[in-house]
Amino acid sequence: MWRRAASLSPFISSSGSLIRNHQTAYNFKIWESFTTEIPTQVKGGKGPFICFVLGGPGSGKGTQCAKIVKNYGLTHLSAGELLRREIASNSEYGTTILNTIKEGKIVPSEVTVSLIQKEMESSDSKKFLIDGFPRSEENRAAFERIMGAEPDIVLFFDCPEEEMVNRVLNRNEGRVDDNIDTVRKRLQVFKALNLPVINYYARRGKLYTVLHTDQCSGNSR
Ligand SMILES: Nc1ncnc2c1ncn2[C@@H]1O[C@H](COP(=O)(O)OP(=O)(O)O)[C@@H](O)[C@H]1O
Ligand SMILES: O=c1ccn([C@@H]2O[C@H](COP(=O)(O)OP(=O)(O)O)[C@@H](O)[C@H]2O)c(=O)[nH]1
Ligand SMILES: [Mg+2]
Repeated sequence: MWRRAASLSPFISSSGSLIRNHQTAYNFKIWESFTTEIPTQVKGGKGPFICFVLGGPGSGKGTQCAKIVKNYGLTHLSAGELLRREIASNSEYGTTILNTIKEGKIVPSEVTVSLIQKEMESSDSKKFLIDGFPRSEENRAAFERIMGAEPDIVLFFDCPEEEMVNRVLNRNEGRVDDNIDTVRKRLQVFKALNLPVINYYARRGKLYTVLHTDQCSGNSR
């Protein structure tokens, strides 16, 4: 369960959550960014609005992205789904991607960025939720270099490790990486390589953290 904050109801709907901007706690301006007009105003008409969605395995990225799409109409691109689609299509990178995912490691940046780029460039959308990417500083730098763009905001689903493990092991989507050995490896990779990216965006004032219920103090507002 996520802690519910009344003013955020469209986003969280059936499960509560609490958003905290790392610079200004309880600053809910983020929601304005999801409305129809703001992204183009913010960007001055140049390039699409980009929101990266980060968090450990099972933290709820995909689940919450579906709600954001429903309520705010952004286009959801899950990097993991794009990679799994690539495996299923027997592409030249399929075997490498599959082995990397089984090991809980990170697929070479050029492969992932190229899949995201293809999706963005073939879409008419002006607002993208990029879920599960960038997973490393190297991923982040490759995206900036290849796409010539940075995210406008970054959401981070901060969830206790035990909860993430339980959720992944009960996900039942038949994924090759949803087993205890790979989940442990994914958590190590998350802490070693993804947390530095999250900290980078916190320093840039772009990070909005969604806390799990048990991490919230008594006052949820
Ligand atoms: N707030 C929540 N409380 C309990 N279970 C959840 C919650 N959010 C997601 N789940 C479940 O946890 C699992 C992992 O969620 P998912 O959205 O796929 O996470 P991620 O994309 O971060 O790996 C799914 O089975 C999902 O239904
Ligand atoms: O940008 C990405 C996104 C995903 N992955 C790989 O794909 C797996 C599954 O990613 P996904 O985001 O689907 O997992 P989730 O965190 O949602 O459980 C990861 O563990 C990585 O091995 C990757 O290498 N680069
Ligand atoms: Mg996911």
